[in-house]
Amino acid sequence: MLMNKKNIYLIGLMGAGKTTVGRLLAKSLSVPFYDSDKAIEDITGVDIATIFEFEGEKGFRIRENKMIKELTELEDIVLATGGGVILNAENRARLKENGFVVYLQCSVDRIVDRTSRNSQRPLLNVDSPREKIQTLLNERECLYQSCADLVIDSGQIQSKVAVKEILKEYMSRLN
Ligand SMILES: Nc1ncnc2c1ncn2[C@@H]1O[C@H](COP(=O)(O)OP(=O)(O)OP(=O)(O)O)[C@@H](O)[C@H]1O
Ligand SMILES: O=C(O)C1=C[C@@H](O)[C@@H](O)[C@H](O)C1
Ligand SMILES: [Mg+2]
Repeated sequence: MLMNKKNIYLIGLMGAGKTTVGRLLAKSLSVPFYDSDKAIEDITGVDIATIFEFEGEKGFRIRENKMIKELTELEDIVLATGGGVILNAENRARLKENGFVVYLQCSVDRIVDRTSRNSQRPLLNVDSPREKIQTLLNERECLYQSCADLVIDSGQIQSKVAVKEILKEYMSRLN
């Protein structure tokens, strides 16, 4: 089915490669790259972990919802979203309506591996990050799938290969 949506939005769990792949994609397309987590950090002047500490996950989700509203009003961009963006129905609707949504799917093992090198992710500062990641995936897989125009297995391939696959599918569906 052909589409006239020009934006590309990346969704998926922490460590799936949204920021890495998103940057490369934007560079290939010569369009601006945005990362909703980074945009929230820039506007608040503190990191995501600090927002969780002072406002809880609930406060962060309100900020994330506002930011997604702003970012989905932009045209011709690549956007990497926060891992939990799909929890909010309004976010899901906005993403689906305004962009080509790519779900970067990744196994629990690979995510454990990729997220183990830094502790900047408040939801994973728990005794068993593996269990938490498995729970998040169980809760979210269906929502990621329901939002996605394309699913890419980003766990098994290099970022640049993921970029190539996304571009091929995106180009073939453009009006
Ligand atoms: N395809 C890939 N192959 C190997 N390593 C990768 C790949 N994609 C990302 N990585 C590495 O995995 C780590 C997490 O990637 P990245 O920060 O892009 O994920 P993210 O989806 O943006 O996560 P978050 O939701 O926490 O922001 C980084 O160290 C990155 O270099
Ligand atoms: O998966 C999540 O719920 C999150 C992922 C990160 O990108 C951040 O948005 C935040 O740490 C929450
Ligand atoms: Mg990221």
